[in-house]
Amino acid sequence: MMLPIQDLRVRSVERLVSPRALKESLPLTEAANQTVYASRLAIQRILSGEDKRFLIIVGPCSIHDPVAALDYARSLQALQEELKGELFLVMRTYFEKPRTTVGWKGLINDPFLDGSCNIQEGLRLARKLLLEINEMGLPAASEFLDSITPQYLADLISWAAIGARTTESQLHREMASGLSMPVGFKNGTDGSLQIAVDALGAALQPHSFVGIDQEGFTSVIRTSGNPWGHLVLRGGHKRSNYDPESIQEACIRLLKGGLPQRVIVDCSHANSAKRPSVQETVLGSILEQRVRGTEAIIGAMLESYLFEGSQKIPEDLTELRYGISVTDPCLDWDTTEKLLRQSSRRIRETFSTGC
Ligand SMILES: O=C[C@H](O)[C@H](O)COP(=O)(O)O
Ligand SMILES: C=C(OP(=O)(O)O)C(=O)O
Repeated sequence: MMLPIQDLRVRSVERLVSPRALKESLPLTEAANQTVYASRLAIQRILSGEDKRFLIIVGPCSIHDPVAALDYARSLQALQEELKGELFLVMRTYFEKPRTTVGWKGLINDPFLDGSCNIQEGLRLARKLLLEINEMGLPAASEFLDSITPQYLADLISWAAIGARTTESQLHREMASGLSMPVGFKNGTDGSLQIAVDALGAALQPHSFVGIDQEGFTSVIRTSGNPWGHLVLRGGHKRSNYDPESIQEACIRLLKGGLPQRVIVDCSHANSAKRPSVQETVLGSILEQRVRGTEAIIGAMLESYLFEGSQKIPEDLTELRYGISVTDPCLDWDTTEKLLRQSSRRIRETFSTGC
C-alpha cells in the first residue's frame, strides 16, 4: 500500500496567466518603453560617474491603492521636471513586501488587502499602474522578492532592489545577474555589509538556473551577469550606516572586492529607526558628504507618501485612510517636496552637474 507523502500541506494549486498573456492584455507602449530605456541609461550614467546628478528613489513603502499612487506620481513627475538639472527622481513602486515574520505581503500577493490573495489580479493591477506611471515619463523602482515576478513586470522597472532579507540568497543573486536594469543590493538587517558586497560579485557573473519563460513554462535561464549592481546602505539592528566612517568602510569593502565605489543610502529603515522625520537628518548628512567631495554617494532612498506616518490595515476596509502607508511610516508629500527642492538647491550652489 502507498502511504500519503505528497502535497500534505498544499491546499490548492491554481494556474496563473502567463507573462506573455498578461503583457498582451496590458502591452508596453512606446511612451513607457522610452521612459524605461532613457531612465535606465541615466541611472547607469549616474553609477559610472558620467552624470553627476543625485539619484533619488522616492515613494511609498508599499503600493496598496493605485489611485493614491497615481496621485503621488503626478506630483512627483511635476517636481522631476522642475529639479531635473540636479536630481534624477525614480518613484518607489513596491508591490512585494518581505516580512520579518508575517503580515500583508503587498499588492501582488493580496490586492484586496483582505487575505483573499488574488495574485492574478495583483499582477494585473501592478502592471497597469506601472504602465500609467511610465507613460507620464516617470521611471519606477521596485524590489523583486519573488523570482517569477520579473517576467511579468521587469519591462516597466528602471531600478530594482534586492532587499535586506534576500541579499544573501543565491536565487536572488542569480535573478539579478539576468535583470536588464541596475540593481541595488541592501546590506543585511543585522547591518552586515559583506553579504551585499558578495552579492554584487555574484550577480556580476553569468549563471544558469531554473525559472519560467514568457509562456510560463519551467525553463533553464542562462544569464550574462549584471554590471550595474551597487550597494544600498540601510542601517542595521545595532546602528545606522550613513555617517562618513560607515561610508568609508563600505568603500574599502567594495575596493577589496574589486567593485566600483558607488553607494546609495536608504534614509529610511534602520537608518531612521523607521521615524519619518529622521529621514530628513540622514538626507542632510549624506548630501553634505556628497557636496564636500564623497563622490561614492550617488543617491538616496526616501519613503514618502501623500500623508505622514502609517496605519494598520483595518478589519473594515472602508476605514482605510487615503494616502497613508499600510507598511512602514512615510514622510508626507509637502515635506518631501521641501526636502527635494532643498537638495537640488544645495547641489546647484556647490557644483555643476552638466545637465
Ligand atoms: O519596508 C518594509 C518593512 O520594513 C519590511 O517589509 C519588514 O516589515 P516588518 O518588519 O513590518 O515585517
Ligand atoms: C523592505 C525594504 O527594505 P529593507 O530590505 O532594507 O528592509 C524596502 O525598501 O521596502
